[in-house]
Amino acid sequence: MIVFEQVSKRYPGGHEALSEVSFELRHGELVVLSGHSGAGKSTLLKMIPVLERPTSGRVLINNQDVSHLPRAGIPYLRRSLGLMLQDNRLLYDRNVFDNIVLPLVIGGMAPKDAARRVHAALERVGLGGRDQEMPIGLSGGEQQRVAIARAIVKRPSILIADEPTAHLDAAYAHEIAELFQSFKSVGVTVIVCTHDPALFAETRPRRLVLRQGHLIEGAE
Ligand SMILES: Nc1ncnc2c1ncn2[C@@H]1O[C@H](COP(=O)(O)OP(=O)(O)OP(=O)(O)O)[C@@H](O)[C@H]1O
Repeated sequence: MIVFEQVSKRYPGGHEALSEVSFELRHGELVVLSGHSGAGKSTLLKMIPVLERPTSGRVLINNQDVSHLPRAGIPYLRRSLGLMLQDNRLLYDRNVFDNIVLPLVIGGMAPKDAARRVHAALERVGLGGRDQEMPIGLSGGEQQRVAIARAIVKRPSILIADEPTAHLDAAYAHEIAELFQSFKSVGVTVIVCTHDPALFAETRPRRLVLRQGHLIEGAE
């Protein structure tokens, strides 16, 4: 379902951020991506929603080569992806409901259906009934749950999260890790990038480890 075939990425003027990375992820797999700072983790994740394209090699999502996807096809691809990337912050001048409903409104869903989906997503992350609160009044862990609800509200088949437990204390980080592990049982393919892979160890996820742009563990 997600295939990287000898993917390399060289940023303009920079060194190679990814070097011939190849792996294959199956439907419903939970994958934990780790590696030192600058190893290429974010670059790898960004290839999936085509926020970056490979310099060489191919990325296939559900048999479609997205590395050469025309710009017009990108919004359609992203509809099937749940994204929690480092710069996707919550909107602090909007309440929890508005933050989560946004991707559905953009997708043109009827308000009544969208509201039902938002409430279901909030229940899923343990924040049922908190939809009218403002993000600033929530704890760091709760805010992260709102971000997860926003990522899953479209019912994506693939969920990608870049450091979802960063800046959380140990108890909150553990709760968030448990939540990600629970998505496995509903058939969502989850790729989590983390500095702390031990947090996700409970369900023995597949591990991918990058070192200086090379995949040193988890290719198969
Ligand atoms: N837009 C860019 N332009 C130029 N170089 C970049 C760009 N983005 C990343 N890089 C470089 O590519 C390499 C890999 O960066 P990347 O952000 O993918 O690593 P990372 O493993 O996610 O790091 P961190 O854990 O610190 O977030 C680094 O040397 C980084 O400086």
